[in-house]
Amino acid sequence: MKRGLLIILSGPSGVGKGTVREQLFKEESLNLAYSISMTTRYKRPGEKEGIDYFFVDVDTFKKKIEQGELLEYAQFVGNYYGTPKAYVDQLLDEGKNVVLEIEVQGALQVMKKVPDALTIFLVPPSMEELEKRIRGRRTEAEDVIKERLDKARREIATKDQYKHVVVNDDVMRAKDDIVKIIEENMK
Ligand SMILES: Nc1ncnc2c1ncn2[C@@H]1O[C@H](COP(=O)(O)OP(=O)(O)OP(=O)(O)O)[C@@H](O)[C@H]1O
Ligand SMILES: Nc1nc2c(ncn2[C@@H]2O[C@H](COP(=O)(O)O)[C@@H](O)[C@H]2O)c(=O)[nH]1
Repeated sequence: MKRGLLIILSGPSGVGKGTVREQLFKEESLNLAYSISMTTRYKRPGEKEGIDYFFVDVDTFKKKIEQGELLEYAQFVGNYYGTPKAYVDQLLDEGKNVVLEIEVQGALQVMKKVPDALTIFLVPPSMEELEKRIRGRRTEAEDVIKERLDKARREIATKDQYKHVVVNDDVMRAKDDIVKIIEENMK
């Protein structure tokens, strides 16, 4: 069986990665699977263990790093986030096109390990709109919002290291752009 594509969907916090991904996963012909990350972040209302993330404490996360169980990991605004490797390998072996929705430091690690990964960076139409989206989500405290916006400026500066940059001005248009990119790489 042909091994699946490894797809990195990256971009600053609040740009709309999760929202666009939800639409992307309705496209059955893309044969997508989502890599569920591990994090030490608190669980937001409505988030589910093993669906949105595997929520663990810092000691457990550090053990996973030591045991080499993570394909990549990063510290992001006070919490650890990482991609469990075995599950991604299993899905790729099954021929699935696997989506990693991750921040920039982790994306750069995967680019080094898997140079043929399909890398997509989502940008907001403006910093003002990004701020509006992060605030509108009402999931973070003011100090965390400020840190995430600060980080966003530095993350957007790395966008040219990705193979594709997509503007998320409109969710369905951004989704359509990504569908075309994936279809082109599935040929
Ligand atoms: N094109 C868009 N136009 C207007 N609002 C949008 C658009 N895309 C996403 N949003 C809104 O922006 C907010 C942030 O979106 P989302 O949670 O998907 O971002 P994210 O990049 O996954 O964030 P994080 O990386 O922090 O998880 C949500 O309230 C979402 O509804
Ligand atoms: N390097 C990694 N980054 C990840 C992973 N899973 C999610 N993320 C990114 O972290 C930030 C913050 O996420 P939030 O859910 O707290 O808003 C965001 O950019 C995510 O895409 C991962 O496994 N590795």
